Amino acid sequence: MSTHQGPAHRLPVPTRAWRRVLDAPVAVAALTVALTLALTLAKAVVALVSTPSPGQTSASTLSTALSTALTGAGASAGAAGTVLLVVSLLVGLPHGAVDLLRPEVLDPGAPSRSRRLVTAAYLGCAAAAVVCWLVLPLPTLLTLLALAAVHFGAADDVTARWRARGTGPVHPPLPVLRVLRAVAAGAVPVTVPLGLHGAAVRDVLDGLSGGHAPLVLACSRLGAVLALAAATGALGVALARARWAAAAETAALTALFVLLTPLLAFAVYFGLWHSWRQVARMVAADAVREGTGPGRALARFCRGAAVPTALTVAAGSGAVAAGGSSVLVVGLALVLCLTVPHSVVVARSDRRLRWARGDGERPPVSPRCPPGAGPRAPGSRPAAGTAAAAPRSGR
Ligand SMILES: CC1=C(/C=C/C(C)=C/C=C/C(C)=C/C=O)C(C)(C)CCC1
Repeated sequence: MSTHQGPAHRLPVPTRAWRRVLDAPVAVAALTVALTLALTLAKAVVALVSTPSPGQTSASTLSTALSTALTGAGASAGAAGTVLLVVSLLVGLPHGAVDLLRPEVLDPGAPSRSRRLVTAAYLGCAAAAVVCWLVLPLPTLLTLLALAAVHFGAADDVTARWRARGTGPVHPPLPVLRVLRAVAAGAVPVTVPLGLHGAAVRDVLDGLSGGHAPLVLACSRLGAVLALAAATGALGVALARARWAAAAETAALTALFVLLTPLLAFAVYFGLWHSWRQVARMVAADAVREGTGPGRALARFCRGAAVPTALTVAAGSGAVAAGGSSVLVVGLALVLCLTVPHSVVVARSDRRLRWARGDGERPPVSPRCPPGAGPRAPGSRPAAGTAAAAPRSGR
């Protein structure tokens, strides 16, 4: 997209604190599922006590109420769900809003002509997607959903590779687990909410596909079968090889999308899983580049993201205030169109990602980097081409 890209960026060896940050989404997803199920159970009990139905046992009434909640629209968290939605948006919006401010996307020293070119290319990509959507809504929607799955899977794969370089037990790489995890991590968030609970958002899908919701639902159901097969495979391999973190991650992600309403599950995932981890990666890379601590890097990131996020929130609130049932349709369509340039810049910067060497890694044989040399201190400049080591483990 540009000839003036920023320098290769480096992620530090993740400390225990960074590993906790990367694992937090798994705990949040598990907690959301547990609390939502508890709420659903409580509602079913209240309904049972207040309106006992003749001829039915308490157990069968309870199981009917629960299975209706879970197999139909999915379990909902009520008012707590609204709070989660707002929090998720506030964490989720900045991760894309800062794309054009990132030094790994555009070198801060690039001439203003290059900056204008990159901005035009970025917005042009999104505009081209909008035009495609207006002309061919169904194929565009299906293509963008597939692109979203690739973007999500690739993002979690980079996170897993970074996390695996941290302190802790050194596992031999497991390519099978890596592939199954990446497929599940990408496909579950897109196909499962639509394939299992798509009827709950049928109107939205009709709006997005130009009236072809049944076809989108059929494709999603097929995708969901493949996604759940990959998730089951990943879980099985992870458990068999005692990769507990990988097992917990796949189980929490799958439970989130299988059990909850599509919008609640997606909001939690988008803000507090996908965006959270991406922001963590950006802040960690900034801390290395600037030679500061993560706290300062985060504060700087928040300052940079404040204006673009505020503008997005203002535009969104304006659209909601203007009313109309199409707000969600237009909002989702815009997010998916912006996914085109967003996933391109993220994929390009991930390709130029350099890892600090982790403990337990075999030292390079190069005379320029003698065996035993530890990871560089945060902020020190990497010698060109010396830091790109292969991932150490498949977790
Ligand atoms: C269509 C649709 C959904 C999927 C949206 C997707 C898949 C959005 C992807 C966003 C991306 C990739 C953002 C990038 O950072 C929901 C919310 C499940 C349910 C309502 C209809």
